[in-house]
Amino acid sequence: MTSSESTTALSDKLLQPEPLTAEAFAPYGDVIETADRDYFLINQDYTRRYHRLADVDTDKDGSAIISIFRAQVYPRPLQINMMEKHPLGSQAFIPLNQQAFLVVVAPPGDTVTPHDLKAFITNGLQGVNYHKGTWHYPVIALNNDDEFLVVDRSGTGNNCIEVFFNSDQSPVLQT
Ligand SMILES: NC(=O)N[C@@H](O)C(=O)O
Ligand code: NI
Repeated sequence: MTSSESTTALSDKLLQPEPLTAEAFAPYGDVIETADRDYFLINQDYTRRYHRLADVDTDKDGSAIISIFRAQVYPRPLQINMMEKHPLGSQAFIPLNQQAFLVVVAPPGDTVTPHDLKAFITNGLQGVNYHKGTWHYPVIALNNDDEFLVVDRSGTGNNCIEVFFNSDQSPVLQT
């Protein structure tokens, strides 16, 4: 394969993140943020409550748990060679260090192909809540030792299904 063919092949499979917005992310889940969101005052008006920004779905036989993920930056270039979904519950990632991170998703469904993928970059103040069954790549930090508060499901049943792509079909995430 000549360099131009390899470049062409590679350019066919570049995944370019777009800025995360609630509207664009709606098919996949919720954006957890305060910007332009409704709130009401509590605690003698000393506190704003940005109420129910997202729901936690634990399906049946499940309960919501809170964890902290400390993530390292994946080597570059990052090929999105797999996707996972949690068919029994939602999964939320809320940044603890106000740093941007990357999100790769595809709509819920029985399976996923590289053509279904969509990439987003957060603004550092946004979290995401993947709805039950939304395909996603595991958390993609842009800074080593970045930390995320994670709200997801603990319970019976297999709550993590993975699909792997052929290497020549796996897009390269642009960062
Ligand atoms: N495995 C795990 O708990 N994390 C993944 O689900 C992820 O989306 O990062
Ligand atoms: Ni996950």
